[in-house]
Amino acid sequence: MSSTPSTLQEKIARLRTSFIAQLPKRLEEAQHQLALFQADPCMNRVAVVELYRTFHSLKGTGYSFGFNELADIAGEAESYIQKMLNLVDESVSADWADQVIALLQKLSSQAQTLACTDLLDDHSLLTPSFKMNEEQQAQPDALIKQKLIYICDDELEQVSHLSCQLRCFGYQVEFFTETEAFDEAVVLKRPDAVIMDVHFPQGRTAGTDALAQIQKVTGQHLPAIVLSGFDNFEARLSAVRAGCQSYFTKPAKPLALATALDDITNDDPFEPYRILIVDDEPEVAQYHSLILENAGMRVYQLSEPANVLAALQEFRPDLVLLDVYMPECTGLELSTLIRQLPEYLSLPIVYLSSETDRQKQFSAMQVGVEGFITKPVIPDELVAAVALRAERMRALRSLMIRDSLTGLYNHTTTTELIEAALSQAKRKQETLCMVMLDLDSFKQVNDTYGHVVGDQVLLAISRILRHRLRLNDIVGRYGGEEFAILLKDITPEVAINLINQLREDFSTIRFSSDDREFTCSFSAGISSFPNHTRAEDLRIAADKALYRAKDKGRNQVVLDDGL
Ligand SMILES: Nc1nc2c(ncn2[C@@H]2O[C@H](COP(=O)(O)OP(=O)(O)OP(=O)(O)O)[C@@H](O)[C@H]2O)c(=O)[nH]1
Repeated sequence: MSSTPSTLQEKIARLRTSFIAQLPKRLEEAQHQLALFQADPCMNRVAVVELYRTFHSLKGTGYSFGFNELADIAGEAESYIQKMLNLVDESVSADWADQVIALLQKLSSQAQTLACTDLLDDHSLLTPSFKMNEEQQAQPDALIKQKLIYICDDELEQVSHLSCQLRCFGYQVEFFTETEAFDEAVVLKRPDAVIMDVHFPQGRTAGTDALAQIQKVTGQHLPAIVLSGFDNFEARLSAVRAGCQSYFTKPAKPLALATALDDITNDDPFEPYRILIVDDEPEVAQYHSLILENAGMRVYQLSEPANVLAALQEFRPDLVLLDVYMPECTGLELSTLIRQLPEYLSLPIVYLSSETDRQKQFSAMQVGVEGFITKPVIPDELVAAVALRAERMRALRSLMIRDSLTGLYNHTTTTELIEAALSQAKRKQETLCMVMLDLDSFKQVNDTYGHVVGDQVLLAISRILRHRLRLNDIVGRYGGEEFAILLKDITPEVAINLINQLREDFSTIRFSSDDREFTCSFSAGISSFPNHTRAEDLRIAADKALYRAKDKGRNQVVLDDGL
């Protein structure tokens, strides 16, 4: 057996083959339904409804898989049955059944022809051209990789001070006082970004010139920021020509530089869009799923509408793609049911159906559905339509779950996530620690330097917490200057060392307001599971420990004594 992973083309070919292989059985069932109906039209009316569904589904799937002739015949049969269903029983003519039998025969011969076709060689079906780049695809739950920053500046004291401050923000920093050493380092190991001075002893724009040169030699763009003692046209133009994204004049605030570095190193890992497909036709669901997965999305397929609530809760989709006609319940009913739950009011629901009747599409959308994508889909259009709506959902959800100043989880979300993490720790029998962290004498910072400067301090501590802890730890802004953190799979001893390290680093960051500089500190209390088994008890214990830290003089971390 070949171990080479299948290409998208091969996977789609397999789905199409599987659909064709099932055709004889489905046509046999259709014949049976027709015979039942003919035997007793009054008693077996349900058989004709089934027959309608069979033709409708053959039409939709047929078009989806590019079997247009087969889909045309199924569509013709579907409209025959539709007309029949609209008539009163007496007016059913014998001729009607003959027409349907003839169409069934045509379908059978189509099925035979298709069974002999080499689908791997058949390129009649469009495949998507759109593919997300690797950075946009899933990142594992792990430590955020520390970004490597090179600073090149000939003022040793300034540059070493800046390096220390940026390290506190979670960057790995190396600095160079000469452009030659910088050049060599870039060739040996490419940094994630560069902070470059402009003026060096060998020339007024020697720094930016070196940067431009190294990019030319390596043929690669280096994300870069200029930090210069000069603010003139020549220096700024040289920075633009060297491809620098921002220009700071000295002395620059470390937080401002860290924020600019975040921007140019595209710090936030991209979490793939999560799409739930509800379709009773597994091959069609699988086909759409392949298209979306190929574009970097994560897809969950559901063929039983009855499981939709569990799937919504477990999978937390950014968007639901819903088939309109399903035997158990219609897409219309299902979307109404979903919309009746307050937590899913804003969840985008999009119908995916072969229904082309505008009136029917319109009434299907009356229940607050976002859109209607008609089968057969054009792969790139499906990806674009889904990505656009999922992105909007993400933005909306982010507003709902994150604190607007710091970007950390807000109070409600933090509490919910902690509850969930605790349940998970119990299941996996892992330890975890909860940290309550509070800035020291923060009122004084606000009173002395103003609220805007106070906000900068809040931003700095938030940034440190986000970048120095693991991706799967939970960091939330619990109140004004209070933060709640949940550290997973960690012992209290390791947690206290970790938070103490952050505390020491944070207390060395120099903030400035006008010409005045100041530092700030925090106190923290830590509690742990399994010492405490309920989320509320964990929080109370961490809070008590925090108050003990404040009582003992602030700027320290205290472990809950379990009392
Ligand atoms: N700048 C700014 N300040 C805030 C924000 N939210 C809360 N604060 C301030 O945080 C300060 C909290 O003060 P206190 O509760 O007295 O605590 P503290 O001065 O930090 O003293 P200790 O906690 O005992 O060390 C108040 O001045 C609030 O106005 C915010 O979003 N931005």
